[in-house]
Amino acid sequence: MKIEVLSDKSALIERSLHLTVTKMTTAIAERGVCTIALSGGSTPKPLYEAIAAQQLPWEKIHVFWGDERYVPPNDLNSNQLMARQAWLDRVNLPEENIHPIPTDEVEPTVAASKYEEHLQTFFQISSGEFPRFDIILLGMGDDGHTASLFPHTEALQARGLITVGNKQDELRITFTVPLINHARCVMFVVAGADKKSALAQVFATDADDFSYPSRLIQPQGELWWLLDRDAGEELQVSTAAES
Ligand SMILES: O=C(O)[C@H](O)[C@@H](O)[C@H](O)[C@H](O)COP(=O)(O)O
Repeated sequence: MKIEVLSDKSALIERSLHLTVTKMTTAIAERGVCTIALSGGSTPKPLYEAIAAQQLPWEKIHVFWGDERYVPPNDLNSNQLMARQAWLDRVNLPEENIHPIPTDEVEPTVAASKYEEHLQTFFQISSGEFPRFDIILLGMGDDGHTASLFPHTEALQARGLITVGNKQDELRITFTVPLINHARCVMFVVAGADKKSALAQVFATDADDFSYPSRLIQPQGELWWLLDRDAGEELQVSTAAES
């Protein structure tokens, strides 16, 4: 695990951009394609805007979402809408390379199953197997949740690829813990003093995993925590500026 504390939000976004582009380029060089799953919320929007300004082989990049609010794709709360406006609508990334989570099924469980089947088809895997995303971007809420894996919810124990999550009564579709943990590279991008106390619990030796679900993210591949100083100043790590 690598933890970096950047001096402020813009330094955090700059570092996140550099790492993301490096991982994309490496994946394409090694396997001819990059598969990346996006996080939602507000933190990553400037990162997506910065990625859109890069010169990349867009036709070799496939974009998925690690979670989605169960709303139409034109809803202001849609993670898909945010990423399209900040990034995907600004570059020549083929529509067939964009893999949004369906949110138009009457039953969210049907939507979760459909996305799971879509991943199995895309990655050419059988039931019970897990794909290895090149990059999974994650944020963290002030309660220690990540993706739509909220404290003390059933989603935390799901063992397939995709499950239904819930933030109180707000329904979500989310990657599961085991799917995230099969990634080649998981990258948390976290900013703001409001995340400080949850981060202390996530990195504590004896906190409860189901109370702070980000603790469950222990990938076989690389795990990066990129923090701004407001979020990470009390963690006992060297700051990126000093390292
Ligand atoms: O759908 C979502 O909201 C995200 O996937 C969620 O996990 C987000 O990353 C955190 O809640 C942090 O959100 P902020 O970046 O807005 O603080």
